[in-house]
Amino acid sequence: MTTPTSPAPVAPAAPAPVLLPVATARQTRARLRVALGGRWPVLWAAVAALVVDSALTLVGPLAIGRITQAVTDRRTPDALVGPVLFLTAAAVAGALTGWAATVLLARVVLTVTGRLREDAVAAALALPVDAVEAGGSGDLVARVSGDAERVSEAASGALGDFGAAALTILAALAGLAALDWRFAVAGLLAAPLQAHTLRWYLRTSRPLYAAGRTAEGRRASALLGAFTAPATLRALRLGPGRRAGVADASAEAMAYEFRATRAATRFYGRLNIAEFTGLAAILLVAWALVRTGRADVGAATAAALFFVGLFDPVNTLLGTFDSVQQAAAALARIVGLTLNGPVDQARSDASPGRPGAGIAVRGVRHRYGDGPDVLHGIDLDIRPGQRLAVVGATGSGKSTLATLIAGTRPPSEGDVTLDGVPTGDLARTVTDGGRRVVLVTQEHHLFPGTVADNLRLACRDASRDELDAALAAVDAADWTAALPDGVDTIVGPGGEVRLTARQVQQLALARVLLLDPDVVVLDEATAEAGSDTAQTLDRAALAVTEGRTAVVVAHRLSQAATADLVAVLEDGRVTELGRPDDLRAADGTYARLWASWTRGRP
Ligand SMILES: Nc1ncnc2c1ncn2[C@@H]1O[C@H](COP(=O)(O)OP(=O)(O)OP(=O)(O)O)[C@@H](O)[C@H]1O
Repeated sequence: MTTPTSPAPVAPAAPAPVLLPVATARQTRARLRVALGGRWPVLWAAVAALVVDSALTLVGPLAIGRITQAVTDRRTPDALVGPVLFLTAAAVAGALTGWAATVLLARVVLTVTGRLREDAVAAALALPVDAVEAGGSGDLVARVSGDAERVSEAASGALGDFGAAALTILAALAGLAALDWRFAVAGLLAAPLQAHTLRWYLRTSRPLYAAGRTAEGRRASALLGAFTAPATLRALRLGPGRRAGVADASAEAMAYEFRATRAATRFYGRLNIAEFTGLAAILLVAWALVRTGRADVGAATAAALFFVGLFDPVNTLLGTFDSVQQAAAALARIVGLTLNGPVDQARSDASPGRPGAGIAVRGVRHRYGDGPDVLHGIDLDIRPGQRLAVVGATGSGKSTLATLIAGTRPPSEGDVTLDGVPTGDLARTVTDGGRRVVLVTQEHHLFPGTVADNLRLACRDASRDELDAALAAVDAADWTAALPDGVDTIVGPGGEVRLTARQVQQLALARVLLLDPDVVVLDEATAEAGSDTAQTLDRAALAVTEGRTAVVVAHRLSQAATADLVAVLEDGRVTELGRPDDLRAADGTYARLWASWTRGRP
């Protein structure tokens, strides 16, 4: 008897993410050329070594052919000395050229994959938050880990094998033709079959691999989504929905893997038929030529050995298409990241640093996804060195405006510029441009390591004095000095000391001082108004904004009182803009907010 059970409520699976862009073949090639940089001479040297190495593979069959002929002719053992010495010299030379090709190729490959990986990580870190939100962080992780790994592996293994195999095939065909053109023609009988098989395979497997990699990205996104906020998922019984989402994404990825494996099996089966056809043709031609005295047994032996020697390289060549294709698909996805990634350094160099750092917000509207506008046409000018406080009720759009000004999220419409350069471009600039505008939110993260390590993330070369000065400026000198090992105390995850939220926030602010940006956007509110913590953090925030252009989302009105300018945001619109004293004196929203804020406060 089956017991009826009440089904758990099934929540809808997470919506399918819009994946990050994938580069076209032309964009990928252009990126590879850039990554090769000054490595062309090394690459050509590696190719030359491979060519010599491949030519030397002809020596074996030729020498064995000569030995077979000498035995057939019943010559004295002295006749074997020449071919044997030849064979030995070729083996030594082949080992040397093979070694040189491997070393040279490794140098190029390591440089290029290293550069691509650095670019991918820099681009990933610089991606606008909405691109990551829309694409799902799983896709991003899959690209900078799995895809990057696939490219490295193929580059350091399959690519060299592929090149060596192609050259060996060319050398063997040339060797066959040199023995007798009819051998080459017989051997080439296998080529139409191989070409047809390869064309069929490429047509079948290329889209399979591309779609398979995309499906893997979706699976990674679904997995990450399933682990996000587990407490909420459990409390609201949303687990089954997420599980179903993961199962669907996994089934899709697995279906592609099965189809790819089936295609590979059929591919190798057809190649065996091609090999049989070619070898049978060579043996028939050899028989006919030897019978009619147009070739001797030695040449026939060498021809058959040349052809048999082709099996491996042909299989390697066609087989490594697998890895090379997969790597190409992975590479296109990595390069795709950089399409949205760091911008041309020249553009940020065009803009001077302080003191001209003024922000212009023009006609800015914003909506999340397909949702309604949450900002409705904002225009603001923040002059160099000015401090603007943004106040407003919960949900009025303050944090959204802060991310748009900082450039971590592009506005749906309108522009935000710093000295004429879109702040989004500055945020994506790989080097110092990215430091011109810094956003401090309430999401602070302590990285594994010491207090000093956490600070030096902002400025790797900061001296101990500079660290101390930054800590003192945010009121953190006393407690850091009191830690068991001072700033050398390990505080990150698993560290010896647990820091309070206020202390973590102080470290984040000290990091901003070390970064020394032109513009600071502060959107942090983890302290209750009026508390000691709030006062400490207000002082620290003031120190960080000192002498810079600053936008402060004033979660506590005490943060607005010290600003040069206050913007009141209501339902995504700036309804008041002016000096705090003037707005307080006027009979508007800010005056009302201020009155209720100060009520009951000393
Ligand atoms: N990632 C997001 N996706 C969809 N809607 C969002 C997102 N972030 C904010 N919103 C919506 O945009 C509107 C403005 O939110 P925002 O966080 O900018 O307001 P806020 O004034 O900073 O609020 P708070 O003071 O509570 O932080 C709100 O309606 C909010 O629900």
